[in-house]
Amino acid sequence: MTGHRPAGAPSRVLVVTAVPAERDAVLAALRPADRTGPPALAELPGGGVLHTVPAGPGPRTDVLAAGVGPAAAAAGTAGALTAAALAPGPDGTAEPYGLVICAGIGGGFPGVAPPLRAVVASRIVAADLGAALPGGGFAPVAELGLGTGEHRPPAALDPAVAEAAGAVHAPVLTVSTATGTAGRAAELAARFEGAAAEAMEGFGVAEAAAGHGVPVLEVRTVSNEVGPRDRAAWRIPEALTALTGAFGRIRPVHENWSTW
Ligand SMILES: O=C(O)c1cccc(C(=O)CC[C@H]2O[C@@H](n3cnc4c(=O)[nH]cnc43)[C@H](O)[C@@H]2O)c1
Repeated sequence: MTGHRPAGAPSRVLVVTAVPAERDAVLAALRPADRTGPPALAELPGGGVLHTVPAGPGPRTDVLAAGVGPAAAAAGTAGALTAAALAPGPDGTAEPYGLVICAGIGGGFPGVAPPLRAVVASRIVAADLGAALPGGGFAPVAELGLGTGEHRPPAALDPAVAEAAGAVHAPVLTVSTATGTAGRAAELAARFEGAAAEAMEGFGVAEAAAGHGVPVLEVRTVSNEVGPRDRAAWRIPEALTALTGAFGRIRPVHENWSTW
């Protein structure tokens, strides 16, 4: 249902998280206050379960907990995008996604994104995709001529989403190994100047979205500092609550964003 939304606004949105707790934090923001029923569930052909909020005035939004790390994120996202492009909906025609959002908690770089702050990615960067060089340097995959190491959200969308969320708007790094030392944190901060956060799925989600020609966003709330590993200090419940709040604030922006 499009309601009063502008022509060209996405009629279907896919949100991809790593774990079910993050998925449920997003769903909490999407469910109208007067709807207490559970989301509809749909199994994807390659595994994974889409949670769809009951129809409201906005676009149909499906939320998928695809697993931890860029590979699981890419596989889950690609599966959902392919299923939507091929499978007929209730009216017999396929209803492809118009926007993909990677969402979850993440590590914040000290001095840029403190715990519980929201971060909206200006660039989604594969921080460890490339080659280590003798002497300690790093050649990103693009410099090696082997593809791209970053994706950019649509220029007209991510600044507005960041403003709505009161978020830091800066690059978000995707890593396969969460940072656990001060040395690695300093290395990443120096290599990717201005980076606000690191997490483990954004680039995988973005690669799959790019393969389908669908725009992508990444939205994180900070559960911990990027630095020496101290799992006991992670503020996961508060970061999940902050994720629900941030999602509620960005929803009117991304749902009404028009590509026309
Ligand atoms: O244990 C729980 O209850 C729980 C609930 C929600 C999420 C988790 C996670 O462990 C999420 C893992 C997810 O979080 C991202 N993340 C968070 N902090 C960092 C970090 O410092 N470096 C890299 N990634 C981080 C990441 O995307 C993980 O997939 C547990």
